[in-house]
Parts: sequence; structure tokens; C-alpha cells
Amino acid sequence: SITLKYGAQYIGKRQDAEMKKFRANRLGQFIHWGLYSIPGGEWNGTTYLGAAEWLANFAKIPNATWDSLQYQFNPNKFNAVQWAKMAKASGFKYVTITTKHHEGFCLWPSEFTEFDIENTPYKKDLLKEFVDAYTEAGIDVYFYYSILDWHHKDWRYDIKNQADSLAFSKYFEFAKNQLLELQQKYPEVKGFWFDGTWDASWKKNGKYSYDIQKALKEVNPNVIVNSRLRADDFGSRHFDSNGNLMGDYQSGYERYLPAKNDTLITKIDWEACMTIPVNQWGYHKDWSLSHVKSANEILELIVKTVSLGGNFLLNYGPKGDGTFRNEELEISNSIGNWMSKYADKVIYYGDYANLKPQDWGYYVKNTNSGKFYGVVFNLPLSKLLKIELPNGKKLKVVNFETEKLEYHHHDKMGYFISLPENTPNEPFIFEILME
Ligand SMILES: COc1ccc([C@H]2[C@H](O)[C@H](O)[C@H](C)N2C)cc1
Repeated sequence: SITLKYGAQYIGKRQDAEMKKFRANRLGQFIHWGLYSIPGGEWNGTTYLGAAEWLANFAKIPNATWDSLQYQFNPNKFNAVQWAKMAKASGFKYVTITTKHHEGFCLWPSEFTEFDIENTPYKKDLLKEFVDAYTEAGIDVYFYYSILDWHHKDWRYDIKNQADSLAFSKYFEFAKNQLLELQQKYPEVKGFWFDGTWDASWKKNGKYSYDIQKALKEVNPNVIVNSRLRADDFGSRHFDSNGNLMGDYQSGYERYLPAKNDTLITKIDWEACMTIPVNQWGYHKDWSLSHVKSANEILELIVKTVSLGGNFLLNYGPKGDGTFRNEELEISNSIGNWMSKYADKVIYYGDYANLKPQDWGYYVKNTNSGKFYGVVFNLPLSKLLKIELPNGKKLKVVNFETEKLEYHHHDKMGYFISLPENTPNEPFIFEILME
């Protein structure tokens, strides 16, 4: 292997309590909220199709114009306790909120910039209200922080000369100071979700990304940091030049999942983040412009993720006034109903079952109870659920709610479980007992 100064700090899954809690949580709420939430993808009468939090970029809006949105940011309908209550009812065990997205606007009163919540009509420490409400609700809090910063004068996309290098070192100091400030002001924070780390300037400075993780861990030894922060000595991201995962979990799955038969991914901790429309993280006024995922589509993505040993972060983009759009409220309600019935069995503590994938859905092993479950999304016309067990394993009992399901064994093709009489018209689970 190659000797690296800024590569992976350790190999394998962390087994400390904080990481075990992150893993057991499985389901998180992502929140993208910033100045971009005010225009909602529309500027000077033109609606842009791209992701609303990138509007300044698509619409080529000068910084001075965009930054003046700061004087309009006044979420007078924001109710952190209500947000936390909805999140809890939806089954979210953790939340990740944008403290600063690419635009550079900070949702907390930062000592290191004027471009923050303090200098808006809202004035108050919005992030503290948020952290307190979610913590009170028993939901773990994580902070999203963008390294890419369109506002900061010392940000550089690339390092072409000594001047760039000096400026970028000042930007690094700014970012590190802000991150330590976030840990100090909001000590409840469990970890950081870094973004905006694809530019050459960052890839050329593996030391910077290494130092940020080190600095955060000095304050909180079990802080959880995503792989997206990291570039190694040679600019390799997420995985170092020896193929070892950097950070504490792989966060490359942005709006897509690994293949159902990908067993490699089950060897590391990972988290997928997902939008409800095709590609909108920040609030966009018009969701009719793309497909919007149904509750069942989202439930399948969540269960597929857990079945492969990953966490799932579902995104919400609240409006500038602090309210959520109806589509998000409806999804929350539907998902919450399903989670109230099944999450304790197949989401929380859910993990890879190491059983041969089948067409009808996904297997989940509950690492708390040790129980194995099937989650059915695709009803077979044969009315038979096929199960293939590893050699030496025999199927004993299949429980569906309070009944035991019939099954027969075919010496070469495996077991075939008969569907229950009254099959639910929603994704349902059955428990598998083997011997
Ligand atoms: C260029 O492609 C991109 C760049 C940034 C993103 C950002 C989104 O704004 C959102 O914050 C997502 C989590 N992040 C990867 C997505 C796609």
C-alpha cells in the first residue's frame, strides 16, 4: 500500500456507542434551509428547473444581489417544536440541517461573519431553537456544512499561484473556526455532514480535510464525520489511494442507492441522501416540473438501504417563512403511519441479513432482537414468496402478524411461502425463523 499522511485514520466499522447509535437510528431527516428558500427557484419572473439551492448559479445572480436576500430572511412562521414533533411522528431518529450551504449564509450567529442570521430581520439564534427542540424530542442533531462558499472572499476553486494559496489558507482558517464555533455553541451536535468538496482547491489540500476531522475529534472524540469531507494526499475522495474509507461513513450515495446484490457496501457504514422530487434540495415553488416520489417509492428506498446496512436521509426543503409544503406534510404523515407499525422491527437496528436477494422485496436482520424479516414490496402473481437459505439452514416458521404462513420446499429451488389470505395493500413484513 501507499504511505499516506492524509488517508484513512482507521479500517472497519467503529464500535463505540455513538456510532452504534447512528447505525441503529437508520432513518434521518435532511433539512435544506437558507436564503435560496425565499426565491424558491424563480428569479425576475423566470422559473429555473435546476435545484433551487443552486439558483444563484443558474441565474448568474451577482453576489451583491443574492446576498441582499439576507435582509428579507424572516421566517416568522418557524416553529422549531412543531418541526421536531412532525419529525418524531414521521419516525426520524436523527436530523441533519444546513448550517451553511454553498451560498455562505449562516443559520447561526457566527463571530466570523456578518452574513448570518443575526443580520436578518429574524435576528434570533435560529439554530439554537432548532437544536433545542429536536434534542428535546429525542432526535439526534447533525450539522451539514458546505466547504464550497460562494460568498467568502478567500474561497478559491483552484490554487494557481501563491496568492490563491494564501487566500485559501485564510478560508481554511475561517471554516475551521466556524466548525469549532458550532461545536462549542451547540455541544449536543453528534456529527457533521460536509459538502462542496469536489473542487481542485480542496483536492489539492488533503491536509485541510484531515485537519478538520482531527480538530473536531479533539473537541468530541466520538464526533461522526462523513467521507465527503475528505481528500487524501493525492486528491482521492471518500476512499483514499489505498481504497480505504475516510471519515466515519460513506456518503457518496446522493439520490441513488447501491445495487441490491452489492455485498461490498455491507462491509462499511454508509448513508444515502434522497430528495422527494427528482432533484430539489432547497424549497422550489413548482414541484410539478419533475416526478415527485410517492410514500411507497420512498419506503422502498428506505428499506432497500437498511437491507444493505445503510442509513437513509430524506430531504425536506422548508419555505422562507418556516413552513413545509403540503407534499412534504403528506409524505411525513404516510411514512409516519408505516413506521409506527414496522420501524421497530425492520428499520431501527435493521441491517444486512446475508440472505440471497429475491424479487418480492428485501431481507432485514434486526441486530437488537436477532430476528430476520422479509419486507414485501412486489406481490408475486404466483402468490408464492421464494426464499433460498444457505446450505445447512432450514426454514422453520414464517410468521405474518399473528398467523403462521404455509410453505413448501423444493429440493432444488428452495422454499415457497404462501401469501396470507388477506394480504395488506401496503408494504408488509413477515418474520423468518430458521434452524
Ligand atoms: C454539481 O452537482 C451537485 C452539486 C452539489 C449538490 C449538493 C446539493 O445542493 C445538496 O446540498 C446535496 C446534498 N449536495 C450534494 C448536488 C449536486
